[in-house]
Amino acid sequence: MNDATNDVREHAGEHDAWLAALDGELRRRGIEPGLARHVVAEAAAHLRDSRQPPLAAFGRPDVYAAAVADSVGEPVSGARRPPPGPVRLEARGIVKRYRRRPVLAGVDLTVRAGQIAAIVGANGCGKSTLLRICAGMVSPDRGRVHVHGTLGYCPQDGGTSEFLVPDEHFVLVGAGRGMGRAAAVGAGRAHAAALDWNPAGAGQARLLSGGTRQKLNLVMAGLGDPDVLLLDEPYQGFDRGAYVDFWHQLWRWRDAGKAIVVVTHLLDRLDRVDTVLDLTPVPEPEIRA
Ligand SMILES: Nc1ncnc2c1ncn2[C@@H]1O[C@H](COP(=O)(O)OP(=O)(O)OP(=O)(O)O)[C@@H](O)[C@H]1O
Repeated sequence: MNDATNDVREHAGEHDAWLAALDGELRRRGIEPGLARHVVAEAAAHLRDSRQPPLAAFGRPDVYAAAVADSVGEPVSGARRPPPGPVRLEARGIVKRYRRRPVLAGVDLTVRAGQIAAIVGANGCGKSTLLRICAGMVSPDRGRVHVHGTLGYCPQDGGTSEFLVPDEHFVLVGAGRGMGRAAAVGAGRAHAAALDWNPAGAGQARLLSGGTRQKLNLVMAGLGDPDVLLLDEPYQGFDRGAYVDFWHQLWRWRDAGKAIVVVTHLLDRLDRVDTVLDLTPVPEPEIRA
């Protein structure tokens, strides 16, 4: 037997041991068996294709399993939810006008770790504008925003690069958040699996359906475990199943201690969020002589 054959066998043994350890760690953390199988299969495929040692590609199996559980673990039921943590996002007295037309007139919003805030209101009342201000993409005319921690933003549309495939998006965004290639792709695919989407082998973003592009945007927002997630109607184009998966993902993020702001005009889930900010302008009271 030559050295190359020995080498392959040795690596195969190392891969198998690491994958078995990952499988055990995922199950120990209560990851649903189908999802655990998916995560292990993805990792195995990556190790096979890249020929990297597992520790170099993904790190220790318990640490990688913890990262997966953090992003896709089961939601914690109401009674077991810990109290909200420190303030992660604070917007005070936000005023914004476009060509003298007032859009936001002194808006306040505070979101703590482990909370979901929903921004609702009529079309054009300034929901996306407020989120862009919170993301630092638009300046307010007056007021201040403080973000304590790292930030992920999912825009209402756009946000993807037409000629890149999903894995390349994960690598690009992951690099900006200090993640290596394998970890970014692994985490991206694990997030995607929680939305019932398998991005492995998917084509360029321009070829994806609208709903799938939004899944890509949502996965990118959550990469690298940001402390604050700003999500602007991210479920547009989702079918019913994906919409349900989306809310489960939101609750998992919340239960993992993220502070989440979600713009929504769908009111059926507002009982499942912690605060609701309604930006619909209040009509001036009629003054009768
Ligand atoms: N860059 C801009 N320049 C001028 N006007 C703008 C700009 N961005 C937004 N507006 C206007 O500000 C108002 C609020 O827009 P915004 O997109 O924040 O509302 P929204 O509540 O998110 O709306 P929708 O529910 O339709 O998504 C709208 O009248 C919009 O036309």
